[in-house]
Amino acid sequence: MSQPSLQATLIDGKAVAASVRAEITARAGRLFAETGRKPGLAVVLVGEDPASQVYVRNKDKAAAACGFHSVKHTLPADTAEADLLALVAALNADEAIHGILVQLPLPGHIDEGKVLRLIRPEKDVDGFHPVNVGLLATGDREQALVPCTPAGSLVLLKRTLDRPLAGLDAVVIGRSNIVGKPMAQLLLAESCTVTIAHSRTRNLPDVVRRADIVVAAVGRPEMVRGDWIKPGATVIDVGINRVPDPARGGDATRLVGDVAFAEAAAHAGAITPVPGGVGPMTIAMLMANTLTAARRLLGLAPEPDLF
Ligand SMILES: Nc1nc(=O)c2c([nH]1)NC[C@@H]1CN(c3ccc(C(=O)N[C@@H](CCC(=O)O)C(=O)O)cc3)C=[N+]21
Ligand SMILES: [Mg+2]
Repeated sequence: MSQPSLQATLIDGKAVAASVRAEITARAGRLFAETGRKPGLAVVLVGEDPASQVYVRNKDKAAAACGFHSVKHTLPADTAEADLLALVAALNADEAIHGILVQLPLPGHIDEGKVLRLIRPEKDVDGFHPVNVGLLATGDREQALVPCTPAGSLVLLKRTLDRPLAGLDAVVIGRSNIVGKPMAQLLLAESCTVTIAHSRTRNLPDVVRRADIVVAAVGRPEMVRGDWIKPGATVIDVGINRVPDPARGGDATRLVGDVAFAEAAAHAGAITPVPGGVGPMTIAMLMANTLTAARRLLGLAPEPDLF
């Protein structure tokens, strides 16, 4: 068999994210004109992990650029669980705050589930509260807040494929509560035939070879190889892995996804890059969820779906 010569279409997550943020900025402007209220987002970071600090700063910047009220709470790594719970309770009660995001992972001495379950579901812009997980699973997406990374991945898929997703074979690699499971639910709601693969899956390459849509969310650098990709498939790479870059020498690093990009691009019809793919969409969808939460909490009618 000859090598496919066509290179995949690059899915420009940065550009799509910018257009989503522009739409959210316009909607926030109309909300302010009509009610004098701004969507309010609170981001809570416990500890000093440098990567987490970068994401939290980016979220704060994006919120300000969208015309939101944005507050950032940075707590020391040894914060007592009770103090974090008290902060969440205060944010739950704060009328200026419509979205609460507690950056994960939390330090080991704090029970993550306990914190996530305390966030009011109506303010849970990560979509991690069991109420929102349940609403997504029962197909009540218009009442749920949907996790940002899967929601952003679906926007990219819908804008890339110019046909309905119904009936397509989708393989999600990874079964996390944050990405894999909600991604599978969203694809199922689009009537894809969904397979969730994971570390115990037998013959993963052959499972992936069946897929019209591949979503890689395992956190293992360049694990998905080019010859696993069915010719013409759409590949969404959720992985963000920092690896040494010996070519640049010293302590240099670079970001790679869970997909071996150059190899996969020789087979795929379309593929997201890392960086510049799913990452920027995660932040854009956080803004979308915060606006959605604000409108619901203020008793206003929903805006049309972004996707
Ligand atoms: N409660 C919670 N919610 C989250 O949504 C959450 C979290 N905790 N903990 C950490 C992860 C990670 N995350 C990213 C968001 C944006 C980029 C992003 O914008 N990445 C850029 C560049 C990143 C870079 O250069 O380092 C890109 O892919 O192009 C990446 C990662 C949200 N997370
Ligand atoms: Mg995962």
